[in-house]
Amino acid sequence: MGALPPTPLATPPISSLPIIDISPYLSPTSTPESRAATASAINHACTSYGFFYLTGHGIPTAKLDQIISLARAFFMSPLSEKNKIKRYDAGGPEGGDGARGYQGMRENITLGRRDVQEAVDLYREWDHSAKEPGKGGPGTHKTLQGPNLWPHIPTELKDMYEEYIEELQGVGKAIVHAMGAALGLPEAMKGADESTEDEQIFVRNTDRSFWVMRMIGYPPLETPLSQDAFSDEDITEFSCGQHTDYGCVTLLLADPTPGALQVLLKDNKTWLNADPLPGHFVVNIGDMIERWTNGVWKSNVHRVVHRGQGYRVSVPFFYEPNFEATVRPLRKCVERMGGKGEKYGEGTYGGHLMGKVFNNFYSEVIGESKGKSML
Ligand SMILES: O=C(O)CCC(=O)C(=O)O
Ligand SMILES: [Fe+2]
Repeated sequence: MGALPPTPLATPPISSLPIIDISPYLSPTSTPESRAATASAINHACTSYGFFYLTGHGIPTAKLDQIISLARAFFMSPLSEKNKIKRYDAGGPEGGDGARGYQGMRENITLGRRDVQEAVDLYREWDHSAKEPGKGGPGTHKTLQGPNLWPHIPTELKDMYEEYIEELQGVGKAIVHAMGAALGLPEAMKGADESTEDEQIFVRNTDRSFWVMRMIGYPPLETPLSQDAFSDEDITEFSCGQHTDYGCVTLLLADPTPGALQVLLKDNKTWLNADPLPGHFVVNIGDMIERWTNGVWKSNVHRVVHRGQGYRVSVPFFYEPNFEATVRPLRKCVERMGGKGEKYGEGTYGGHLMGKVFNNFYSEVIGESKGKSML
């Protein structure tokens, strides 16, 4: 007999990620008992996985399918069309802001590897009155301060997505409200501000959410499957390298392709497939929730390895804190961690995001000379 078999990818029954019904936090007439049940399920899911399926969000499945179809139609259009909304570096004469727009195949870098994907990023628009010219002078933009670059085709994409983003912000607000309750924070206090540690703290700090809407297209990976293909070491190419999300809550919509999104379990070695469930979102928490909860809830590591059939499309929506929100561990969570003190310092979401955006495009790539990696 040879060496021990490699760590298998878990292919558990789909029910292993919990399904959470958010409708009690969307309906003004829900009972306290139904809200308590949702909050308790969220606490359990966030303590054990940091991932769950979401139902009861009120967005019809037909509409979700259309959101995927529109993104797919954009990715299937000619490269010349996609490059009309190309992302350019901030401050340059092309008018880019370093973040918004279309990123071609392999332009994104995670952990020194080029992700085998193409994508479009849209963000909350920067307040007009707070815009400053970029380093190239008037007409150029600072990082993240440019306008969104919307696909021109399909023509109906922009209107559909704008409506969808409005709806998702309502769902995001309901989830972060339920999270405040799930942590056992006291009911909303009178005269509360951004730093008041009650059940609505995440709601107040996301009331101008600096959201991100990302459309992603993944061709199947071409590296052949070896005999030990399920061993991590044998994966040299990723559709999206392992990472955690940056902010509060990610609402992921994906086409039915199985076996692509994988979640790292608490044993730090087993990857669980988080296959899509029709009509549900796959939801996970991000770094800012981990910091607020002092690590009681973890922003879970995940990755995409698409070795299946066909061109996979996913559309994650990131419901994030306000850009200027200050995030520091909640006292209640520091206590829950057993008096070991604060595991995280204080910082703004905007500061965290800026560092991440920079890393996505300007990191060194393994095996490439430095000049080449500066796209
Ligand atoms: O495409 C997916 O399933 C997940 C993508 C993802 O994790 C991300 O964009 O942060
Ligand atoms: Fe992610």
